[in-house]
Order: sequence, then C-alpha cells, then structure tokens
Amino acid sequence: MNNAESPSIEAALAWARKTLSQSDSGALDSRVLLCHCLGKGLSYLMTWPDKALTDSQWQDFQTLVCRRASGEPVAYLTGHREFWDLDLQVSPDTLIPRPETEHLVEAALENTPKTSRKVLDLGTGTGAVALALAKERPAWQVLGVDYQSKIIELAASNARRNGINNVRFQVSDWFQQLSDTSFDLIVSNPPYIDDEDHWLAQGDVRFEPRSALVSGNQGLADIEAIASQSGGYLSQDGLLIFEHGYQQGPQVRAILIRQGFSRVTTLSDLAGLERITLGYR
Ligand SMILES: C[S@@+](CC[C@H](N)C(=O)[O-])C[C@H]1O[C@@H](n2cnc3c(N)ncnc32)[C@H](O)[C@@H]1O
Repeated sequence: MNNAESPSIEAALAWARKTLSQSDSGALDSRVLLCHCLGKGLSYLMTWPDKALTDSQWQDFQTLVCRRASGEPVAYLTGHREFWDLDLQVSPDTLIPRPETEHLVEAALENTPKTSRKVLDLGTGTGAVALALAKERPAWQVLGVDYQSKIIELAASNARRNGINNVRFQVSDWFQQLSDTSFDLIVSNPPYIDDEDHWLAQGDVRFEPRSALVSGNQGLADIEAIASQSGGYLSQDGLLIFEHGYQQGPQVRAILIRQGFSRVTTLSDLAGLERITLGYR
C-alpha cells in the first residue's frame, strides 16, 4: 500500500474501533495504540484528524490492532504502563502493574515513619512498588528482588528511566540470595492465585507469566513462605505487608498470627474488598 492509500487519523481510528468492537475498551485501546505508532499524545489525534498516516505507521497500527483483537494486553503491545506517577517499561516476562496495587503503596506509606527506612519489595516485577516507595520517600533505601535476571534488568532500567536513585534490584528466590538481614518494612505483591482459578483463562491475564500469578495451596503458598521467613529479616517492630486476593483476608491474617506477627490488620479497597493485610514483628 503506498502513502496515498494510507488513511487519515480519523479513518484509521474508525477502522480500529470496528475491529475491536467486541471489547469494552476498544475505542480507548485504538487511541492508545495509534498514539504509540505515531509517537504522539492524544491531543495530536484530536487536533489533526485529517492527517494521513504514513505507510509504515498504518502497517504498524494494523498489526497492533489485530494483535489486540486476539487478546494481547495493550501494555505488552506498547511496552509500557503508567503506575503511581511513573512510566514503567513492561515485558511479557513481567506482570502488568495494576491500579489496585497502588493501594499497597499507599498502605506502606501510611503505616511507616517517613524517616530513613530500609525497605524490601519481594517479587518486584517491573519494580512498580519499589520505585513508587523510593520516589515518595527519598530518605528510604529500597531493595527490590525477583528471581529472574531479565526481570531485574527491566526493573533497574525503570529506575534509570524515572531518575530514581535510592533503589536497587537484585536476583533472589525470595530471601535466599539476600545478604542483608534487617529491614524496617517488607512489602510484597506475590503470586496468590489458585492454579484452577477460572479467571486465569480470561482477558489480558492469559498473556501474563503464570510464575507471577499462580501459587500452590490455593494461592497461599508464597504468602506463607514469605511470612514464615520475614521475622528473621525484620527489625524490631518492623512491618510486613501483603497484597492478596479479595477472599484471602481470613487465611492471610491467620498465617501472620501463626507466624507471631502482632497488630495484624486487613485493609479493604474502595469496593469494600479485603486486599491488603499487614502485621508487625
Ligand atoms: C504478582 S507479581 C508482582 C509484580 C510487581 N510487584 C507488581 O506489583 O506489579 C509477583 C512477582 O513475584 C515474582 N516471584 C515469583 N516467585 C518468586 C520467588 N520465588 N522469588 C522472587 N520473586 C518471585 C514474579 O516473578 C513476579 O514478578
């Protein structure tokens, strides 16, 4: 197809909306993907609806829209996602950071003194939680760990991309490769979905790594493993805080109490669902 045959922005968007008409987010996804192909913001699409795409822009756009129509998450297609006020690179090796995980960041900030703290983020993925905490609290020293080097490289690249220096990232299978043994705060959004959960077969989540999502013992095995070792890595009165599934509050509280944590509390989200549980050493 030559340049003259490439459609205008308005026509390209109309084609994409039709192609994605099965999806509730088809119109938004169309705009986000076109912005990505043009390297422009949303206002550009509104200002120049009659401007023709180049051949390569049109080809790229069609490819991405077709991939989106077959279910691939927009964040994997564009390679990045906003979280907190950070622009994070994502890859199919990492979970796509969720808006609900911002509650984990808020809970960690609200329940920890602002003064200098040593913080551990277990299962850091893109570095979302570690980077948000480090950005909000420049006096804190944050360590993010994950068990694959390609994930750690991505998180470190996200720190550079966002100009955050009080954070470092390390490969570790939970605590196994850590040399430091005293943190004031341990925060984790670990895998917590049961292997047989039907939700794993739906929508964007089908494309995310199972190793980021699924845990044994009805989704509780990693929470249990982390809670059982955290006591040995927390300073006196240090805080352990988890994100978990909305039906797991009672079990996570029981795990923390069994492991000797005190003031164990579960926080609910705006919909009233129990999503975060914390306890003090
Ligand atoms: C639910 S994702 C959370 C990612 C990120 N913290 C976020 O909130 O977007 C869980 C993360 O735990 C990591 N993980 C799973 N098992 C692990 C282990 N044994 N040791 C370290 N990290 C692990 C996965 O690779 C994944 O990045």
